[in-house]
Amino acid sequence: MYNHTYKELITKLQVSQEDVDFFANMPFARPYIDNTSLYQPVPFVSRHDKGDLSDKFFNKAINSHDTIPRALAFMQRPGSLHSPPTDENGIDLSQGAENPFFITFCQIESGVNGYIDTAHGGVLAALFDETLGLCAESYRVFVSEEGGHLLTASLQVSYRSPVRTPSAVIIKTWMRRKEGRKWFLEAQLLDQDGLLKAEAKSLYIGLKSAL
Ligand SMILES: CCCCCCCC/C=C\CCCCCCCC(=O)SCCNC(=O)CCNC(=O)[C@H](O)C(C)(C)COP(=O)(O)OP(=O)(O)OC[C@H]1O[C@@H](n2cnc3c(N)ncnc32)[C@H](O)[C@@H]1OP(=O)(O)O
Repeated sequence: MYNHTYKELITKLQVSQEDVDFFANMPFARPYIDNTSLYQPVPFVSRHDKGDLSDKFFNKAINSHDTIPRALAFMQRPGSLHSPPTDENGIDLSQGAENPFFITFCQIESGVNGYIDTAHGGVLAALFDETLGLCAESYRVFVSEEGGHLLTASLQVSYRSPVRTPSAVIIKTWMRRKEGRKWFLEAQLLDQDGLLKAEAKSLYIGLKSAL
């Protein structure tokens, strides 16, 4: 049983200042942390222990010094883009790789290696799924203001180049379109030098009844 909603969690939980400081030292993350940024740091809710058995993969299994020790999330500030072009469902058509709605930075260590010094593709798929899921949930709560819960129905990942460990990466996610209960999203994972490492497309489906 859940005794919280995503909106309650993202509103009440704190962003770790240690995580902000860690990524603020990295040139590729600094523009998002800058005071003039169009993005605001938001709690990476699945990294927090809510005292129940949810989110254990992200708040325990891959939350350690040799797996993913640091993760920091950002969302576009509400109203950062005035009257963007929208489709018939109100989806902001200006979103994309150059204008992602939700972003995470992750520090990846060798505890998630497949090949030597290389992150396992399954872990990268999990990072995509989580960031895309948070993007969809945040868009649902703060932009389209709909109720309900979203589950991953489909996730397609294209691996373009190995992700070395240890390293820091950025995952950019955005809404592509929405058809009734079906939410289509896209994402890119890039390294600190801005090189594209992997891409993803996902489908989240709004549940007919509560979880
Ligand atoms: C109380 C909550 C508190 C929240 C607290 C928040 C804390 C954290 C917050 C936020 C974190 C966010 C991060 C999460 C990220 C990770 C999420 C996961 O890993 S989820 C686990 C893996 N996924 C599953 O286990 C799903 C298993 N599948 C299902 O349960 C069902 O298949 C489901 C619900 C996805 C759909 O079932 P149907 O019965 O509702 O819907 P149908 O009628 O089958 O499909 C609806 C439409 O979608 C299409 N569709 C369904 N599946 C499709 C597929 N795989 N590919 C393409 N189309 C598909 C169908 O063709 C249909 O389309 P047409 O309406 O006819 O146009």
